[in-house]
Amino acid sequence: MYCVRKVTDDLFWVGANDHRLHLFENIHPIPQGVSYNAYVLLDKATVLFDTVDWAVCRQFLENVEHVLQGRPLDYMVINHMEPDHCACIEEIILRYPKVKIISTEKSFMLMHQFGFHIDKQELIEVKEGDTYSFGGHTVTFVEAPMVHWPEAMVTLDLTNGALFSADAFGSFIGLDGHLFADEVNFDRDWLDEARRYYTNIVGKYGPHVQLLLGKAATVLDKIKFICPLHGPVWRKDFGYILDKYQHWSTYEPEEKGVLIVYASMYGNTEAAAQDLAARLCEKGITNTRLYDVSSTHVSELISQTFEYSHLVLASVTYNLGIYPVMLDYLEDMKALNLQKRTVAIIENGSWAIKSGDLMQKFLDDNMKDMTVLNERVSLASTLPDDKVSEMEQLAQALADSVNGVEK
Ligand SMILES: Cc1cc2nc3c(=O)[nH]c(=O)nc-3n(C[C@H](O)[C@H](O)[C@H](O)COP(=O)(O)O)c2cc1C
Repeated sequence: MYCVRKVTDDLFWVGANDHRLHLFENIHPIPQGVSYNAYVLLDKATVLFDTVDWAVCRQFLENVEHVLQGRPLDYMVINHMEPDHCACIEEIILRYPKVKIISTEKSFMLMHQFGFHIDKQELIEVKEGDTYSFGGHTVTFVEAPMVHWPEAMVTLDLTNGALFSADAFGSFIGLDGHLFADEVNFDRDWLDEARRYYTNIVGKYGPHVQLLLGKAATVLDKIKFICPLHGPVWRKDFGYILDKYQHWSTYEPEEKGVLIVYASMYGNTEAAAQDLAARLCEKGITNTRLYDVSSTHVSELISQTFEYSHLVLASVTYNLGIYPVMLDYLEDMKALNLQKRTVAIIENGSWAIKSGDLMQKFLDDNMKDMTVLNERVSLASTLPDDKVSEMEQLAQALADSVNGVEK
């Protein structure tokens, strides 16, 4: 049975939702599912913008067939060649053998690499600024390298203002009947998952996203719909989501607040983290979050690290090193290019306390514009009464920094 939504009179969402996939990219948990979006334009010619993941291929094919109402499919525009969006290219070719494929040079190269049989099709290679008319609608193509693969482009329909934005402006969570961002409470129910999607999937490529945002800014008045490959379509409040993208892609925090992440085996470092959290609240810094690195998925920690201005790393020493799960988190931060945060360190150990120096070195050696506060707290096994003044100094330094108090 088909399940489609209208974007405009002649543009249809033909995507599908996946609630069975446990791990996106086989790494990020998606407890609320994900949508794979594709769109069909009914012009003088018929046009499909991208396909979907193999898991939802059948639903997608039924949707396309329904929207076409017996018409042939003339064109398939592939904005992004990642398999979660293009797995069904060959299924489309089988059903619509005359379909012409429009994409970038790199994208065609990847289609061959992935073993897709496209050589019998007419392949139309496009590059930045090219335009193409499907009858009433003229589209222009904008290269978007590394958002989030090198071959990516976005397509702007100059006639109806639909921007097919590939992975940009995407989000986790199944659409489940909704199509537009204004049909859900995005800020309450979707923002955290949109951030978790962006920061973990595209986060590394902030400068490339900035380039694309720069290009979008020059045609902003022409954009009426943002149609991403995951998550809802935007038709209003562009400023809201653009502001989020501006923060995320420049690594500027969205919020002044403190994220406390601790690594603890027997509970003493955890107790110190709790002690600090309470002291911060006593000082009026209530925008705080506290997580156990061992029981929080790193994609969630990354997302919140992009969100908050201040970060506390509290770790035990483990075989003369940083606790392995904490080290994984740090490595992820590095890989995703996170920068511009103020960090406080709490270390713990029982005979050779190393984790503080090692975390500081990691930040100094690998990450940009990270300010580490001098007020480190070093614990030997527990937080004893005579360390309370050091915790208090650390809390005060953090509070002053959050409040922008000059020293
Ligand atoms: C496998 C293992 C390796 C450890 N390696 C070190 C170490 O190299 N140096 C050290 O000072 N303590 C080491 N410790 C001890 C813990 O870091 C220390 O007891 C710490 O205070 C525990 O804090 P917690 O109560 O928050 O777990 C190790 C503990 C374990 C289980």
